[in-house]
Amino acid sequence: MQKKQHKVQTLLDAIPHIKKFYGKTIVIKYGGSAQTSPELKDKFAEDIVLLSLVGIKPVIVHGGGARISELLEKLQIHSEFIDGHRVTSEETMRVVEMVLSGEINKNITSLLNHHGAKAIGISGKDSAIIKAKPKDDGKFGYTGVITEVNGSMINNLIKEGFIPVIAPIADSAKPNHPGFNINADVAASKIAQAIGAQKVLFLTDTIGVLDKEKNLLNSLDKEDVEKYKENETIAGGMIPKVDSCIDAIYNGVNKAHIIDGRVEHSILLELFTSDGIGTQFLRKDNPNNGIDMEKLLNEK
Ligand SMILES: Nc1ncnc2c1ncn2[C@@H]1O[C@H](COP(=O)(O)OP(=O)(O)O)[C@@H](O)[C@H]1O
Ligand SMILES: CC(=O)N[C@@H](CCC(=O)OP(=O)(O)O)C(=O)O
Repeated sequence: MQKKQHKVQTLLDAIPHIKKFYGKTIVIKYGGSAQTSPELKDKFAEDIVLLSLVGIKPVIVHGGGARISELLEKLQIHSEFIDGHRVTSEETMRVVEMVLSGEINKNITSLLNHHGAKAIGISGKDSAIIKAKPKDDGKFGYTGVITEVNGSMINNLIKEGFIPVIAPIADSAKPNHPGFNINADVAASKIAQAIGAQKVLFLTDTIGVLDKEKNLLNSLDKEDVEKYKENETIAGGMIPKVDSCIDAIYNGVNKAHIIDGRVEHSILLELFTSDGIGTQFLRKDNPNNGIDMEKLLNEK
């Protein structure tokens, strides 16, 4: 009986949060390191379907870096990262495309559909929704920087009731070009900006951003991120993630969050509870956020 009452209370507590996000678009970056056990994948799919059912519009942007690295190793193709971005040779690009646009995109799309969603899997090459050019004048090979995202095309899919599942591969304007490999965090942020999303959530394999003593940092803005990057508290794969969060909140997205994808129902815990989980990124100077700083920092 007590357990039932607890469940009802949980539901009642969630209602104001559900109302707040009703009709809003939320971009969810599903990182490779959060795509682990079949059970967790099922929970992820259940959460996405639930969001759709209560009138929230999810867009999935996925990664798959670990799977790419695994396959490259099997094929004995050397690959390296600079500040969390892979350097992509032509050979590597073929593997990246196969893994991201092929295996992972289709697996996530069919997983969602088997759970009752109307998901459609695409990459940035489809209808050239993501365009890019070489990063740092070609220093990273076929790794690109995004020059344009066709937000209205994605919004049209959403209007038709689809959940877009997007692989972070970009189109090049040149014919017979293999396209560009884009870090999935960067792609998620740029897509969130282009479609006018309310939020972008990054699911990963840590509880959030940690300080040197491994304590969770609850709330970060630009200056904090610069400081933690400079003293190397934030390193490796966390660099593109925090940079993408800052880019998002300074370009129209209300808030960005880094949360633990290994925790069951982490998306719901973040969206539908007052405290949330993980690290949130918000502009302390954002005029849209009102002037009650205390409320601002505690509210999602
Ligand atoms: N300050 C930090 N806090 C948390 N994780 C960090 C930090 N600095 C570096 N990392 C590393 O970043 C990793 C997450 O990035 P990454 O492996 O690229 O994940 P994803 O596949 O989800 O994009 C963590 O597992 C951790 O090893
Ligand atoms: C340029 C670049 O770094 N591209 C990434 C794309 C996949 C990705 O970002 O996957 P995760 O989110 O799982 O790390 C890569 O090749 O690994």
